[in-house]
Amino acid sequence: MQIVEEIKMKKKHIVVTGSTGFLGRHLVPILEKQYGRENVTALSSKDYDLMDPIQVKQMFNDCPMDVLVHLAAYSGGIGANRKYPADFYYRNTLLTALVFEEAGKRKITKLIYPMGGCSYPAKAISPIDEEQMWLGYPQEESAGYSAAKKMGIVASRSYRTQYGLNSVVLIPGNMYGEYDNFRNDESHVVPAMIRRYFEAMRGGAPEVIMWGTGNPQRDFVYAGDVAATIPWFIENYDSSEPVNISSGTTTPIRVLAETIKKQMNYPGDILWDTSKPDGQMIKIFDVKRLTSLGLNCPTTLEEGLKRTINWFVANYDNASDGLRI
Ligand SMILES: NC(=O)C1=CN([C@@H]2O[C@H](COP(=O)(O)OP(=O)(O)OC[C@H]3O[C@@H](n4cnc5c(N)ncnc54)[C@H](OP(=O)(O)O)[C@@H]3O)[C@@H](O)[C@H]2O)C=CC1
Ligand SMILES: C[C@H]1O[C@H](OP(=O)(O)OP(=O)(O)OC[C@H]2O[C@@H](n3cnc4c(=O)[nH]c(N)nc43)[C@H](O)[C@@H]2O)[C@@H](O)[C@@H](O)C1=O
Repeated sequence: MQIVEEIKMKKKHIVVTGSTGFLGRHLVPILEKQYGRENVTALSSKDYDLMDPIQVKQMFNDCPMDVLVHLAAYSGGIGANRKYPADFYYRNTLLTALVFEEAGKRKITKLIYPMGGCSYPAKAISPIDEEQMWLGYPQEESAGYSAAKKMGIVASRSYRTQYGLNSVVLIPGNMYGEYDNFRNDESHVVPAMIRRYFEAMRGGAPEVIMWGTGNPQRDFVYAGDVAATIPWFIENYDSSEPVNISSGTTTPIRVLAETIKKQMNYPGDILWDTSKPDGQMIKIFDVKRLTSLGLNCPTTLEEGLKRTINWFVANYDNASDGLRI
């Protein structure tokens, strides 16, 4: 039985778009280990610009595939989302629509598509289960991104009905980990805080300024845990019903700031700039569907932060290992 399983897994050819990004860098080694390097094709925007329908067709022509893991997206923190909502809407709409359209026509075996937890309604009640998805408009600051990504659910259902495309929509929580984007104008909160403490210590700054009130609560999930669930979905899940992929834990932003400060041994003070947006006040995910499938995201925030900080510090001076800074 085990041999049959292994052969079944090795037979698949998997293409990963967005493989040079944050989640992609966690996922590709897992897939290569599980399916064999020769069976995984890892792509970036340098290979194909997937906002261009001709290049999308070209990718499918050039890359024979059973499974497409479509990670390519335009992603960023609350600051970037607030500043460039039209770009987030436009790019992610194209990156979603064009790939589903072509995948549907090519009849691949499976398409895996991650969406954002911010696609839930702003008024969703935490812990947010998958049934709350359509109960309202997403949080205003990131609605361009969130609504565009949310169309992945509509696409998944539509292309399943009309073309028989077997696609799966996964909803990671607030991901953090090695390979994240640490650029000041693009980053999410974890990389932003790590970088701020590090540079404050280097420059001898007596205080750091964080965004908002510190009162929002988030459900942080280690990106390596999210990536580790994907082979299971490739093998076992054949539904357009989305699944939350998160830790299900609650961390106030103020606690996050204190935790990272302690781990980095920053001796100064934390100030809060309340002119910056808080975003959704409470965004915690219900993970009952995930656990009912036998899956979980077990890395503790302490452990995940330790790995992330170590990677950042090791690569800061030379912007090595692809550190985006
Ligand atoms: N980060 C998070 O907290 C969350 C992310 N997600 C989703 O997870 C997925 C992965 O996100 P993440 O890894 O953070 O994203 P990143 O921003 O780290 O990486 C984006 C990837 O997409 C590629 N890409 C961007 N534009 C194009 C394009 N026009 N054509 C082809 N490739 C393109 C980039 O290629 P290149 O390197 O060449 O630029 C890069 O490989 C996305 O679908 C995102 O929406 C969901 C929930 C939370
Ligand atoms: C994953 C998700 O990410 C975004 O939504 P978000 O959950 O608000 O994530 P965030 O990491 O940007 O912020 C989390 C909290 O942290 C606070 N905060 C403090 N100081 C900094 C700071 O320096 N940078 C940032 N970015 N936030 C900070 C910030 O004020 C907020 O209260 C969306 O773009 C959405 O589109 C999406 O995809």
